[in-house]
Amino acid sequence: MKFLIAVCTCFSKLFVSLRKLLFGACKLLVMGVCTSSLSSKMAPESCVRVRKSRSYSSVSLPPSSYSMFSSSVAMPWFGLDIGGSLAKLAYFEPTDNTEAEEQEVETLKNIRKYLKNNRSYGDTGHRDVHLQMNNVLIGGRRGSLHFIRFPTSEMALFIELAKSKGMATLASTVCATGGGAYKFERQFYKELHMRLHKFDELDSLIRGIEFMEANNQTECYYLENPKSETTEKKCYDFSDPYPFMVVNIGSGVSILKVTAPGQFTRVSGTSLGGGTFLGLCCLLTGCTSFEEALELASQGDSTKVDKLVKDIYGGGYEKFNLDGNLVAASFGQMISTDRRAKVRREDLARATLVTITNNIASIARMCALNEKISRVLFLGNFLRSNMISQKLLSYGMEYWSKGALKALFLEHEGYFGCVGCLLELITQREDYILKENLKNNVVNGTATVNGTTEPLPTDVSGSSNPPEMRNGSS
Ligand SMILES: Nc1ncnc2c1ncn2[C@@H]1O[C@H](COP(=O)(O)OP(=O)(O)OP(=O)(O)O)[C@@H](O)[C@H]1O
Ligand SMILES: CC(C)(CO)[C@@H](O)C(=O)NCCC(=O)O
Repeated sequence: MKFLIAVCTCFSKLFVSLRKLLFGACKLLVMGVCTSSLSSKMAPESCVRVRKSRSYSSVSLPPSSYSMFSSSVAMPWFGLDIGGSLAKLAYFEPTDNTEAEEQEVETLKNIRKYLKNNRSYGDTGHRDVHLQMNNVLIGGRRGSLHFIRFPTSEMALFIELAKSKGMATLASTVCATGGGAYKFERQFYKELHMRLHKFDELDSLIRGIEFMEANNQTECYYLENPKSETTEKKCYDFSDPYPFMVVNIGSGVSILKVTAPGQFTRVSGTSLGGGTFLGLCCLLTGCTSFEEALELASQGDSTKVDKLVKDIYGGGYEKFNLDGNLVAASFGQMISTDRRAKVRREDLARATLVTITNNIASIARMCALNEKISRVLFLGNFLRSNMISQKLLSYGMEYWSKGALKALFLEHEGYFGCVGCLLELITQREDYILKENLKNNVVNGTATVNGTTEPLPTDVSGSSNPPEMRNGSS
C-alpha cells in the first residue's frame, strides 16, 4: 500500500512539474512573439539587415495557444507616459477581432474610430502617423500601434476630451508611467473613474526600447559623416546590444547603464535637458513652441554668441590639441554690449541648442568611459525632428573619444516609455493567469488553461496586482 501511495505521489509530482514546464515555455513564447512592420518614411532598402536571433523575437505560435493568456485583457490597450513636458500615448488597435469583439460596445467603437481617423486631437494633441507600426503581435493579438502626444500642461483638456468620448462610462484601469502618473492620479479617478496602474518610468523605458528594437528592423541608426552637409542615416544592427548606455533627453536627462534584458542602473543625470533648451529659448527669443525654437536655431549662427578657442588664442591651442573652432565659453561673446546689440534671435536659439547638446554629450561621454561602455543610445523628445543635436552628439562622441564611442539613435524617439507601459499591462495580466493556473494545479492537480480567473483585486498602487479586467468588450 505504502509503495502504491509513493508511486502515485511520484506521478502526481511529475505531472505538476511537466505542467509548470509547459506553462513556462508557453509564457516565454507568448511574451516573445512579436513581429511588425513600420509604416515609416525611413526604410531605405540599404537599411534592411539580417538580424541575429534573440530569445524573445521571431518565434511563432498557433493563435489558439496565446488566446488563453491575453484574450482576457479587454480592449482598449493603452500605455500612457505622462512626462514633465509631454504626455505620450501608445494605443494598440487589434486587426484580428473575433466576431464577438466586432459586437463591442458602442463607446469602444467610437473611441477606436476617433483615435484612428484623426491626426490631431483638440488643439494640441498629435498622432505621429509616420511612426505607426502595423502588423505587430502583442500578447497574442495582431494589430497596429499608434503614437499620440500632447503637452502635459494640457492634461485637464485631455481628460475633458476623454470624458466627452465616453471614457468615464467604461470602468477601467489604464497603465501609466512618468511623474504625471502620480501627479494626475486623483484627477483621472475623479473625472474619468479611471484607475492608473502605475509603472516605473525607467523600467518602462527599457522595456519599450527592447521591444521596439526587436520588432522594427530599422529602429536603430547612426549618422555617417555627422559634420558634413551630406550626413546620412545608416541602420545599426543592435541585435546583440549589451551592455549599452541610454541617455534619455526629456525635460531633464537620465543616464542609464543596461547590462541585460530588463537590467539597468541609473548612473547619472542632469537637469540641463530639453526643458532647459525650450525654457531658455522662450526667454531669450520670445518663441512659444519647440518647433519654433528649432526653426529659429536652424537659421542661426552660434559663433555670434559663443566665445571660441580662436577668439581667445587667435587659432588653436595646439599643445592640448584644442581646435580653434571649438567653443571655449558658451555665450561668452554676450558680455560685450556691441555684440549683444547685434545678435539675432536665431543666433541665440542656435547657441542655446548647441550649449545644451554639447553639455549632454560631455556628460554622456564621461559616464560611458567610466562604465566602460562603447555604445550610447540617445533618445527622448528633445531629439524629435532635431538633426542639429543628433549631428552634434554624433560628432562630439566620436571626436572626443577618438572613435571609441558610438552615438546611436532610435526612430521612435520619445515613445518607449508608453510602449513599455502598455506591455506591462499585457504581461502582468499573463503572469497573473499563469500564477493562478499553477496554484490550481498544485491544489487540485488539474490544469485550467482557459485563462479564467477569480475576480481580480483592484489596486491603484501599481504593485503586484494585475490590471483590472475591463468590462467593455469582453
Ligand atoms: N511639441 C513639443 N512640445 C514641447 N516640448 C517638445 C515638443 N517636441 C519636442 N519637445 C522637446 O522634448 C522635451 C520633452 O521630451 P520627453 O517627452 O521625452 O520628456 P518628458 O517625459 O516630458 O520629460 P521627463 O522625462 O523629464 O519627465 C521637451 O523638453 C522639449 O525639449
Ligand atoms: C526627474 C526625471 C527622472 C523625470 O523624468 C528626469 O527629468 C531627470 O532625470 N532629470 C534630471 C535629474 C538629475 O539627475 O539631475
